[in-house]
Amino acid sequence: METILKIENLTKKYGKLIAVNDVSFNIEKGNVYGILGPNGSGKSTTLGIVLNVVNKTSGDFSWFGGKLSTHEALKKVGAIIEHPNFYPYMTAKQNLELVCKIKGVAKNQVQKSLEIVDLLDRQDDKFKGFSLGMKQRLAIASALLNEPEILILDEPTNGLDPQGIHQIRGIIKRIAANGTTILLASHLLDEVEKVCSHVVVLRKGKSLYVGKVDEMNASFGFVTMQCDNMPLLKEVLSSHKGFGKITEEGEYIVAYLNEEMDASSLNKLLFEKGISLSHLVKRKESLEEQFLELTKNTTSTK
Ligand SMILES: Nc1ncnc2c1ncn2[C@@H]1O[C@H](COP(=O)(O)OP(=O)(O)OP(=O)(O)O)[C@@H](O)[C@H]1O
Repeated sequence: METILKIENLTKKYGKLIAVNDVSFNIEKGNVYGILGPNGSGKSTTLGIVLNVVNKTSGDFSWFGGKLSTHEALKKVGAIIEHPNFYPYMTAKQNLELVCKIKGVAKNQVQKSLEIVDLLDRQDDKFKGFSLGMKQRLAIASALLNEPEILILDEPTNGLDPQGIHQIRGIIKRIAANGTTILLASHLLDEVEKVCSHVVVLRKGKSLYVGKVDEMNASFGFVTMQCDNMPLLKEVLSSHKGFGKITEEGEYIVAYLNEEMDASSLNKLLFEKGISLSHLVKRKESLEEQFLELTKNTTSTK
């Protein structure tokens, strides 16, 4: 598998504030990556560093196996990290032709790019009349003009209505299906779940999870229990290797499983230890619960 971007122990400090704290991950060709985290978790700063618009404090990153200078490598990258600016009185087509001129790209890319973002039929309309969603789609078209190997988007659906969000997500999937690698930053779990194959979860600049979106949900679940001898129950659970974290929630004990175990085997096991349960519910955390658990206690530093 070809590595597009390698990030190693990347750190960015703004005075005392550590915006990005020892973050490492790789971007492999053909995947869709989401950097997921609440406001102020360091998503934009991470993107800014790899795009050479923010200076890193320490750590390293290399594009395309380090064979090219960052300047050369970034010619193979398409990115939208801030609000795109186009000329309001020029049409979509004229705006993109201008970008082609600036980037030194053949004008025939304009039609191709507009088609990908479903704006071909609006190419002769002025930018000033575009909806927010259309403006964002035009920005994506502009980032695609040089046929980049990787497309980087910072909060691509921010501020859009549900229809606009749906369109942008569909377009991202289409671009990915054509083989372009994608890296997007989002604070929306739902977005990452719907669009991405891989995720880097950030909280206060630290990466909490790096891996496949599917595998983030691969926990064994947890069990909520109650009996008339709670201290004994706690003791038995704590000494069993099948359980990890054990917490008390009101009148219940919640035990997180480290291995597969069904409710009836657990009931039998506890009964043999002299525990008769009056309540037993086994559940798996949703991805949302796991994300909230990973990122809880987060207060925005912005
Ligand atoms: N130029 C700067 N000077 C000082 N602090 C900064 C600067 N840029 C970002 N920060 C701080 O660094 C931290 C990370 O910010 P960053 O914008 O990377 O987070 P984010 O996850 O992208 O959040 P958001 O989605 O709200 O933009 C925040 O605490 C922010 O206030």
